[in-house]
Amino acid sequence: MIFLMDLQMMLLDVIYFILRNSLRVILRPRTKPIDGELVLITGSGGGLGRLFALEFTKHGAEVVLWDINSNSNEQTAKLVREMGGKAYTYTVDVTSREDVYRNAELMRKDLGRDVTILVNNAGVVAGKRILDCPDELIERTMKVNCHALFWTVKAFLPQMKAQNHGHIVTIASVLGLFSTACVEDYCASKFAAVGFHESLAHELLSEEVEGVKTTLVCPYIVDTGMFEGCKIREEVELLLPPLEPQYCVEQAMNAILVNQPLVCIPRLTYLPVLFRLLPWESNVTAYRFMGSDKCMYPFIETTKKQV
Ligand SMILES: NC(=O)C1=CN([C@@H]2O[C@H](COP(=O)(O)OP(=O)(O)OC[C@H]3O[C@@H](n4cnc5c(N)ncnc54)[C@H](OP(=O)(O)O)[C@@H]3O)[C@@H](O)[C@H]2O)C=CC1
Ligand SMILES: CC1=C(/C=C/C(C)=C/C=C/C(C)=C/C=O)C(C)(C)CCC1
Repeated sequence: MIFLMDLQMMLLDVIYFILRNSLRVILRPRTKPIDGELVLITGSGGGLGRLFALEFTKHGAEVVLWDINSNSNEQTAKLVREMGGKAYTYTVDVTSREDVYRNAELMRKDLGRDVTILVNNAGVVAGKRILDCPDELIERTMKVNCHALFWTVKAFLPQMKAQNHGHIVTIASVLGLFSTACVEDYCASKFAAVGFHESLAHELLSEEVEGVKTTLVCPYIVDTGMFEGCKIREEVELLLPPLEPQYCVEQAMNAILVNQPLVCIPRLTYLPVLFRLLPWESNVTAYRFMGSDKCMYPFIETTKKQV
């Protein structure tokens, strides 16, 4: 009897959330204020990381900028300060546990407060076919895109839980939800990032840590140069052009500010996630039609030329 009542409640809840989320596309829910929050962004010297720093600053938050590249990171801090914002830079290799923990402590001592929003954004890709790819490059991708998430979350989640206040944001990729050829290192690391993030979100919910929110961001190709050359069939590209970095970050910010658990940018990329339920061969045929099977070939050629 109790089982049947639980089942009925669960089904009603499922329907309620489907309706609520569909309505949210039209009627945007109220955004949360983040002025005064301390936001840590990894990979803040890069294309999306820098724009995240500027967007958080616009909303009145202070930013802690972590990047392996001091020059580009200082450049981001300069832009934040020119806007009247507060930025604190640290040169950190997020693949090194020791570096992450040491800099987390250093930052606590310097600022006397804790990070309340963590944006795990640093990311790399080898840009080589698996058999041409040195082992070290494959390991680097796994360490930056996946292992680093464990170290940063372990460094900052305890205080968020203690305060019952915080937000963990993972910048994954649509290539963490479906795959394509010649980016084995990247897809493996981003599928792992998605798995990590979702498991963490479930853990917080099952422990009823209501105050610590999570947002998983899965963008399609963004024009930052990271995937220079990546190309699908021209006719399909008209429907699905590479994203402007600013648009991508604004969409991600909208999701973060309403505590949305997952966002695929653009929305059209939710479709291939559903298609994964179809037979593998159907997907292969659709990939061939859309030129998605070989979309990384020109990207790999571009990377070859850069070396
Ligand atoms: N661009 C795209 O098409 C898409 C990107 N994404 C994801 O978005 C995120 C940002 O990408 P994007 O801005 O385009 O990339 P960028 O290469 O422009 O920026 C990445 C930044 O991370 C830094 N970084 C690399 N390794 C480390 C490390 N070990 N420790 C600390 N920082 C490091 C880079 O430094 P350095 O320059 O010195 O290497 C760079 O400043 C990534 O996670 C990426 O996977 C998702 C979907 C699409
Ligand atoms: C595979 C595939 C597609 C192409 C996807 C591409 C080209 C994704 C590139 C993503 C990148 C570069 C992400 C970086 O993190 C389509 C056309 C959506 C159709 C469905 C299957």
